Amino acid sequence: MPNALHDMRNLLVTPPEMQAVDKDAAGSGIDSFSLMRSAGMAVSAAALRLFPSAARFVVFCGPGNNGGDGYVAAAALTASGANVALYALGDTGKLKGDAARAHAAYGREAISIELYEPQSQDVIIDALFGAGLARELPDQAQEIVGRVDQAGLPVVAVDLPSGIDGRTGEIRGASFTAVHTVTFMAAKPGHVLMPGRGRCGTLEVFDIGIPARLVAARAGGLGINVPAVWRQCAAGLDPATHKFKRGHLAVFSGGPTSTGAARLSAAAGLRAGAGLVTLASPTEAIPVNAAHLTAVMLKEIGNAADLAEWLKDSRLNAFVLGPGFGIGEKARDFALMLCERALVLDADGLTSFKERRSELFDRIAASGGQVVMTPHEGEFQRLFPEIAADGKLSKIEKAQAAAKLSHAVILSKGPDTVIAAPSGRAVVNVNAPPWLATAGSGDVLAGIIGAHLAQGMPAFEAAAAAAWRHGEAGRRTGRSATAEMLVENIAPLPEESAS
Ligand SMILES: NC(=O)C1=CN([C@@H]2O[C@H](COP(=O)(O)OP(=O)(O)OC[C@H]3O[C@@H](n4cnc5c(N)ncnc54)[C@H](OP(=O)(O)O)[C@@H]3O)[C@@H](O)[C@H]2O)[C@@H](O)CC1
Ligand SMILES: [K+]
Repeated sequence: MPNALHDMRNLLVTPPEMQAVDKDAAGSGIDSFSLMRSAGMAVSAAALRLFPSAARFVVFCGPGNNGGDGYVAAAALTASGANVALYALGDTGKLKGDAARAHAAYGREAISIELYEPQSQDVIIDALFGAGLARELPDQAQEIVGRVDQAGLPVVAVDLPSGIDGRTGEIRGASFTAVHTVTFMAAKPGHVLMPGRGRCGTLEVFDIGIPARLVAARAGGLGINVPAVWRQCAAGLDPATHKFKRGHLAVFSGGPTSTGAARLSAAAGLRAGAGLVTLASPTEAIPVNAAHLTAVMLKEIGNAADLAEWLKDSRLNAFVLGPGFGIGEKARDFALMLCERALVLDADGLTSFKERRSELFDRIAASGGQVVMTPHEGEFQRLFPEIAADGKLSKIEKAQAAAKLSHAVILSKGPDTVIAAPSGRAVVNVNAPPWLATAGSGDVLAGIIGAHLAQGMPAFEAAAAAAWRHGEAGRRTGRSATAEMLVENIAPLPEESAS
């Protein structure tokens, strides 16, 4: 695992991993109640920072340690002079361990939660459920969520907005929508996967004092897609080097009425740093492609024999196949010929293998090339129907399963794009603005990945870096983004100092 994932800011830790970290911390002599105290104090500090003149803080406390954090926060808010009301879900007499201790230390009345009546100036501290949410939010809690939503009150969530599954980001029946979430030691998948991410508000990862090495020891290779994940691989990409050292990317065009997608990929590939980019076009589409190209070169490739001849040029080192290409045998034949180099298989290139996927997966396994597949949700369902249908798996776990099965790096698209390698390593991309979902956006992404592969980046890093640069291009372009504008706004790879 690269060092980047040892940086706590980039790690994602699942709730079961975090439970194991807790146990390890206790085993190493760290007082668990002191951790709870740090957690609760951090929540109180965040609430006061965000709402310094709140008329009333309303703390909802659940039956486990998330509730325990709530009791600590309520005590700290009270000590600061704030007006606090505390409502408990369930029988406080049944609280155990640290949560019981925090409740006792609070020492004031806990009102039964069904009695909560929203007041217009309330600020909610949600400490009902965190990492331990094991099933659907109980009805009583769902009803409170409804009341808070209807009243439009701001919510500060402890660890996770109650109702969000920390492993998957799914909503278990209902959930609060927070303006701010304070989590501890490391973010969880539920903070970055949709729909959870959309309900966390700003995310604060607070260090409650568990040694980083204990967290890193239990973390399973999941991270947030930050430049540190792939920067070492990008460092050798010197823009001043000879063109061929920056690689030669080939993008395959569809027929005369569907050439635009491949040209977008090619333009993005050039902009993203490939030394040379050639559009490989069927004979019928040569005139229309020729009329639209300047820096991108054009090569007539009508059939598999043409391609075999062209592939004798070993400097051609990366390929994009799929955007606008057409579905069918030709796509399959071409893809199977390209697996042993570096290939981005996208769009029609993926759908072409719907009924014949094992041919592709076996070839990838046997060839040892660098293959990145970039399915959106529908394409993922077509190629991996049994994985897509498994409701127990998170989007990260689905991408990991697909990568393992296909032997390729999977870039599973969406507002929470996941990049997973066959080894199980995975990152979630978090910098994409919503307007990035514009027509042709995926073609641009495929071209950027192709450029990275052409420059010699390994498939995982090539895909992760591309998702990040694509997100940045979206941010730079702004809300009116079109695919052409995205290409123009692909920025150079970040310098060493960026995090
Ligand atoms: N190192 C750290 O990160 C630290 C973490 N800390 C904090 O601990 C929190 C995790 O605590 P936790 O494990 O006690 O889980 P939590 O979310 O309170 O829920 C468990 C309780 O809820 C119950 N229950 C579950 N689902 C239910 C449902 N649908 N409906 C009804 N009941 C349900 C479950 O009962 P059971 O399933 O056993 O029947 C159990 O009683 C974490 O989020 C963070 O805030 C800090 O204190 C300091 C260190
Ligand atoms: K919570």
